[in-house]
Amino acid sequence: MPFAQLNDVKLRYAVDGDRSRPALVLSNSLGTSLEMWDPQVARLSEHFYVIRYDTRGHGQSEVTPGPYSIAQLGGDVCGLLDHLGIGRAHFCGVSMGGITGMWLALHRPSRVDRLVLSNTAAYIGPHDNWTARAEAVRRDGVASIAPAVVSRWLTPEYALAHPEQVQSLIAMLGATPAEGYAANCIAVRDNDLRKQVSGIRAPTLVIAGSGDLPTPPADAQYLLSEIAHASYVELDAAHLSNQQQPEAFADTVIRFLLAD
Ligand SMILES: O=C(O)CCC(=O)CC(=O)O
Repeated sequence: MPFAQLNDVKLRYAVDGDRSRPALVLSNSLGTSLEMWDPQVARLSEHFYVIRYDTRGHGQSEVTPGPYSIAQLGGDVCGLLDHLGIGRAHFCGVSMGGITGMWLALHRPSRVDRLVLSNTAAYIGPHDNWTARAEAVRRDGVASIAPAVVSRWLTPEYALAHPEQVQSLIAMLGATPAEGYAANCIAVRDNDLRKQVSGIRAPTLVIAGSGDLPTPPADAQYLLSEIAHASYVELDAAHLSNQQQPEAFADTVIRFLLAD
C-alpha cells in the first residue's frame, strides 16, 4: 500500500474505485487501522473514489512524538487530500474518525462535501479515563487492554456468535503502537466540540449503535439536535457499527451520499 509523506508525518493510505467518481475519505476509530473498512470498501467503491488511511500513530502510519490533537489529525486529512490532488471530499469517520470529521467540517469546510459521523460524540469523557488508558498502554502495551476494549465494539450476543471477528479485532487493536495509541487517547481526551458543532454546515448523517456504550445514542442525538442539516440512523450494533452491521452500514452511507 502507498504512503504519503506529509509535512511532519508519513501516512499509509489506500485508494479504491474510479478516480473520476466523487471522493470519499474513511477515517478509522481509535486502535484500528484502515482495514477496519474492509467490510465496506467493495460496495462503497462502486460509487466513490474511496480513500482510506491509517490515522497518525496507527497501523503502519508513522508514530510521531505525541501527544496529538484533533486539529493535527484534521490537518493530516487535508495534507493527504493535497497529496492526492483532491480539493473536496465526502468524509465518513467512526468514533475518533468522526471527531476528526467534525473538526474538518468546522475548520476546513471547503474540504468537506457531505459528512457521516458514526458512533461518535462531540465530547467523549471522562477526562481521567483517557489519561489512565494512555498510561496503561505505555506501561503494559495495547494488547493488555485489547479484550476489554473490543468487548465494547460488538454487542455481547454478536461477539459470542462471531469469535473469529472478535479475535481479528483484538489482533488489529493489539498491533497498534503503544505510543501512537497513547498519543491519540490524549487527542480524544482534550477534544470538546459540544459548543461548536452547531457551526457545522455540511449535510450530515449521524449513525448511532443502539448498544454503543462509549458513545451512546444520546451523544448521536445531541449531534442531530445541534447540526442544522443532519439526519439520524440507529443500527442494532455496539461501538463499531460498521463491523457489526457491515451491509446496513454501507447501504445507509451510500443512500445518504447519493441522495439529491
Ligand atoms: O473508538 C474511538 O475512536 C474512541 C472511543 C473508544 O476508544 C471507545 C472504547 O472502545 O472504549
